[in-house]
Amino acid sequence: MTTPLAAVERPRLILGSASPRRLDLLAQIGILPDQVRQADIDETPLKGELPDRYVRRIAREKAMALDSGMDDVLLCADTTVAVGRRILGKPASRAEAGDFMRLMSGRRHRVLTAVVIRHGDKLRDRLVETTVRMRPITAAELDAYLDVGDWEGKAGGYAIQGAAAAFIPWIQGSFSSVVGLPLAETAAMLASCGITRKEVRP
Ligand SMILES: Cc1cn([C@H]2C[C@H](O)[C@@H](COP(=O)(O)OP(=O)(O)OP(=O)(O)O)O2)c(=O)[nH]c1=O
Repeated sequence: MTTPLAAVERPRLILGSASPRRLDLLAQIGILPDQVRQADIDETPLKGELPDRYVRRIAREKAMALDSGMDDVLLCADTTVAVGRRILGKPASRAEAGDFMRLMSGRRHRVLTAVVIRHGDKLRDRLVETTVRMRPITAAELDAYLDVGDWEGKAGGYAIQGAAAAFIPWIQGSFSSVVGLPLAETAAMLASCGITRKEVRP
């Protein structure tokens, strides 16, 4: 005797992010959120706050700032660049982007992405760290790079998926995490909530 399989309702996925990169990255692994929303929070670091604690706090605050139903899965993330204990957020101006790039030129830095998933009253997070090496950048190269405008809205003032790739000979860790969402880790977290690839709602 065969038992008919009941249709299993998967939870609704809400991406709590205004970042087009995060939406593209999810699409790359075949996951399309049912809804995309933006969490508006103050991303100023606390006095003396270390980068790891900062990025986790901000990702959690994004998740707490958004409403979702008990059955919904809410996904938020935060990406930040750390040079030693210093946090490099999104530069406020071209001049600040230049300062950040000069600081990273010829040395290694860390890119930290915290992923948070809220499912009902459960909140889980995961911190992924990637080390990125930038070769020394000349003043002329920096000027030309800043003209491209890639620095806007990017942690540390650069996009590894854009023109800055010419300055990055080596990374250790997760490329997708540097772009904004560590895909292997995110896929595993979503799968544990019943969300897997190619589940598009009609
Ligand atoms: C280092 C680096 C960052 N980034 C981006 C990823 C993130 O979008 C951004 C860091 O800012 P975030 O505050 O993490 O994200 P966001 O403001 O773009 O979107 P939201 O808060 O709504 O989720 O920098 C790149 O695209 N490439 C890179 O190489």
